[in-house]
Amino acid sequence: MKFIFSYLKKYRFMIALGMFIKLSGTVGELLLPYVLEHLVDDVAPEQNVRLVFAWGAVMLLLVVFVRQANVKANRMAIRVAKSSIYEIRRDLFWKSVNLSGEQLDEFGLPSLNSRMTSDSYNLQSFIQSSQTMGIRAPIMLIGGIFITLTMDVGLASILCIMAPILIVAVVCVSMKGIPLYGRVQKSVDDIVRIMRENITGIRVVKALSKEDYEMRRFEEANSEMARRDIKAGIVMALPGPIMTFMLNVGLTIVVIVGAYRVNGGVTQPGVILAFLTYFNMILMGVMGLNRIFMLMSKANASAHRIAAVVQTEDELTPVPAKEAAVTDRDEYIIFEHVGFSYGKSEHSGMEEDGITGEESIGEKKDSSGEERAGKEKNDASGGKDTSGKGSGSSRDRFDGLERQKCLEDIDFAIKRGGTLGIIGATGCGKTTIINLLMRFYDADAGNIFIGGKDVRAYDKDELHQLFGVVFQNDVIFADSLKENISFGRDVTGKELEEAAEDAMAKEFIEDYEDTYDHRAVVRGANLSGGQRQRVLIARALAAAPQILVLDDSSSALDYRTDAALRRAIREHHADTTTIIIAQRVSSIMGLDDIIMLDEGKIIGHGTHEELLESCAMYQEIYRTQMGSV
Ligand SMILES: Nc1ncnc2c1ncn2[C@@H]1O[C@H](COP(=O)(O)OP(=O)(O)OP(=O)(O)O)[C@@H](O)[C@H]1O
Repeated sequence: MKFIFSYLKKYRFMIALGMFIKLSGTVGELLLPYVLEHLVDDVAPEQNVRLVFAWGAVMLLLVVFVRQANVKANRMAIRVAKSSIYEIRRDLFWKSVNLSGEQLDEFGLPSLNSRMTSDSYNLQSFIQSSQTMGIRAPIMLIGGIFITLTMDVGLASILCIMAPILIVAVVCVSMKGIPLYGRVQKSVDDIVRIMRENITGIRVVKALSKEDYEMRRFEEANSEMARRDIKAGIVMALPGPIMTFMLNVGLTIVVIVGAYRVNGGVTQPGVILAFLTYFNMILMGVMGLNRIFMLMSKANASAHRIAAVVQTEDELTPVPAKEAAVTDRDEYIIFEHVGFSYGKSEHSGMEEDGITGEESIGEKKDSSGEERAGKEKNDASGGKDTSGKGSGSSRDRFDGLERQKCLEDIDFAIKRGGTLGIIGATGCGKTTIINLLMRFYDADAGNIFIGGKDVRAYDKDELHQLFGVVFQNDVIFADSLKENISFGRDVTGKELEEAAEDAMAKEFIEDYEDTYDHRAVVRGANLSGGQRQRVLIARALAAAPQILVLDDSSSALDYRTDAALRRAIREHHADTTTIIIAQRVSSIMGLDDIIMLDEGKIIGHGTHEELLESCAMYQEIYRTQMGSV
């Protein structure tokens, strides 16, 4: 709750004013039955029509005042709720895009998704209702009891006995419901994750006829969510019928006892009339409190989840100059005995989610093993091999067991304007080298330098501006090709066309009637794989980067286009330091330097010719792909 209040602080005057207006409206509402009672018992018997009209007018004014006050207060509450939730969402989004790879792995993308949507909605509902119902309900309850006590202590004692019973019942039930909503939110994460995987991977699901399998997977998550939701719903639905029952019992008692008292001349009929209305009001007050409790329990769970992200400390802030490593070497990019393994973060999202034990570990396994958000940062469709060795080993690490080293003693350097090829089997750590170079993660051992400066000493934006990158299955946005290539940067029309030309994209783009204004649909589904890759390469080249990284990004290009692309990069981007990760030897054999990776280690390093001499695995790949040595 502290987290929510920190966002509400700046609206405190508006909240105070809104609450005051609400309070006035509620007091006016409470006075209505009182005036009615006075009208029936005191004014009407005098048979003075003018007086009756005058009190009628008072009632009418009161009604109008109550209505206006409620509308005004509700509007103010909505404004506060919308503005504060806007800020919470903005901070959440900003923090999410600035999380380190390690932190992204911890939270998982589906969970960030639902924190952004359903969790912030829960907060909004609570902020809004607490300023309206949160005032109205207790005032109705306490004011109702107070006024009835002043009218007829005997009858009011019926309310006084029933109200505490009601409150205790409601509070007990609500307390039971609070933890249940944390679990419901966790289930929402799972549903979002499976939906997301299926929507992004719909083609592979169809191609492999895995609809039934995916349906079963979804059904499992869906029924788990339904089970938790029903459980929470059943618990939280109890107060309603209990209260209706109490209302009816209470009303009956008031009418019976009241009838005796009127007969005995102890009380007047107007009092009974007013009592029936107050009884309803008191009940509404209790119901309102119950609803506030429910919203509060949901908001509490959601606030924890959002705060866990927003208050996460920035991991990848620049290190002070005196802590940064130094080098006197003059190569542009230097990896010095670098070692790294994933999943070492001490921060745990589990506690914040309020989930412990077996279940949380299982869920954590899922989100780390299957989702691997750090990877998705680059690879939004999750197109990597997540089966087998990869996901299995990452699970071990996330369970806190011994972690498998992902990169070990990586040592190489590239001159400014030089070119490096990286080749190796799936999952051997090629992309991880880039993740470290761009400081999505910090290396566990060794140092990485760009331009003689420790990458950890760079400001994040300053560092990333050096790069033009295409990751595997990078995202094409639902926007024009022009926007997809320029990507919010200051790129002139000429630069745009040159980038498209070098990326071999110009030809097919200019075939469209609307050329660069042609719109790509979500994830570029109206482009072929090769066209998508060319647009992405054009995006990487458009800002004339100092370092160009192509991570398996020409795999969908035919050999001729791939060769033409490399020629264009060589001729038009001679000053750009280029790293090409590829599975095809032909994509890297012309580069200055090549490293052959195997299980996170460099097992061969040199030019194509040198590797053919010295590295058996490279020879074998070459032979398999090209047919001879
Ligand atoms: N975010 C992550 N969390 C945990 N483990 C990860 C993560 N990203 C990658 N890994 C694991 O680290 C290892 C190296 O992954 P990496 O993506 O660097 O391989 P790669 O050589 O680029 O593979 P590919 O050629 O398939 O793209 C794999 O075992 C992979 O499962």
